[in-house]
Amino acid sequence: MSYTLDEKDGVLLFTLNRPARRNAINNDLMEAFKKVIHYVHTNKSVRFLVITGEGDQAFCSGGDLAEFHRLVTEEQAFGMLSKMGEILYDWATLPVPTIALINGAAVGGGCEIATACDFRIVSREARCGFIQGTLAITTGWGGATYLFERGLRHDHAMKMLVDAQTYDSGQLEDVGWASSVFDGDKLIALEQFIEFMRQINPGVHQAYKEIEIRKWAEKNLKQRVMEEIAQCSKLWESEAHAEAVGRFLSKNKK
Ligand SMILES: CC[C@H](C(=O)O)C(=O)SCCNC(=O)CCNC(=O)[C@H](O)C(C)(C)COP(=O)(O)OP(=O)(O)OC[C@H]1O[C@@H](n2cnc3c(N)ncnc32)[C@H](O)[C@@H]1OP(=O)(O)O
Repeated sequence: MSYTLDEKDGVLLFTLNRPARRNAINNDLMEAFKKVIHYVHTNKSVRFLVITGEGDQAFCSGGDLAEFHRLVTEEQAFGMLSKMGEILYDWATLPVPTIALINGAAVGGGCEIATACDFRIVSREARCGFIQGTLAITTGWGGATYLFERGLRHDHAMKMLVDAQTYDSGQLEDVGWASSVFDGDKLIALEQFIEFMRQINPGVHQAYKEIEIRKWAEKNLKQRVMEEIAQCSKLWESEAHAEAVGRFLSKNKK
C-alpha cells in the first residue's frame, strides 16, 4: 500500500509510504488524497489532518518523475498537474487544521503540498525547497500561489522560488515557512504542537478556516492556481525540462 491512514484521538495521520521513491506522488497517491479529503468531510471525529512521509529520508519528493516523464505535451502535463491542483485546493480548504509533519526532504511538489497546509513542523535534519526551476519548470500544483498567501516577506517567498534551492530547517524558520523545527520523535513533536489546540472546540477551528476560505473565494485563488498550472504546463513540454528529468532518472542507473 502506497499510504497508510490512522485516526487516533481526533488526529487523522496520512502517511505517504513510497520510501524507495522518497515518497513521490503518483496517480495512486493522488487518489489517496481524494479519499482522505472525503474522509475528513464525512467523519466529524477528525479534528486535525496531518500528512507525513514514511522513513527518515523524505517527506515527499514531489511528482513521480518516472511515471510523469511519459507526459510530453502541454495538454498531457496539464491533465496531471490540474488533477493534483484541484486536490490540493480541496485539501487547503478543509474545515480542520492541516499540518505537514516534515520528517525529511520536501522538494518540488512535496514542498507545494506542505505549503498548502496550515502548518509546517520541520525535522531539524530536513531540507525543503521549490526545486522545480532546476527542471526548467515552475511550480505545477499551485504551490507558488499558496506560498504568496502564507504571509512570508515577499522577497523571502520570491527567493525560495527563483533560487530553486533547498533550505535547511533553520533557514526555513528564519524566512517564516516553517511553523516550528523539532528534534527526535515526530509524533511527540506533533502532540506538543497541538497541545493547546486540542483544548479548543472544533467549531472555533472551523470558523477560523472559513475566514481564510472566504478570502480565497473573493480573491479567485482557485482560478489563480489553475493559471499557475497552465504556465507550468507550457514549460513542461520544453526540451530543457525533458533533458533535466532524463538526467535525474539516469543518474543512479548502473
Ligand atoms: C510533477 C510536478 C511537480 C511540479 O511541477 O510542481 C514536481 O514535483 S516537479 C519536481 C519533481 N521532484 C524532483 O525533481 C525531486 C527528485 N528527487 C530528489 O531530488 C532526491 O531524490 C531527494 C532530494 C528527494 C532525495 O535524495 P536522496 O539522495 O535521499 O535519494 P535519491 O535521489 O538517491 O533517490 C532515491 C531513489 O528514489 C528515486 N526518486 C527520488 N525522487 C523521485 C521522484 N520525484 N520521482 C521518482 N523517483 C524518485 C530515485 O530515482 C532513486 O531511485 P533508485 O532506483 O534507487 O535510483
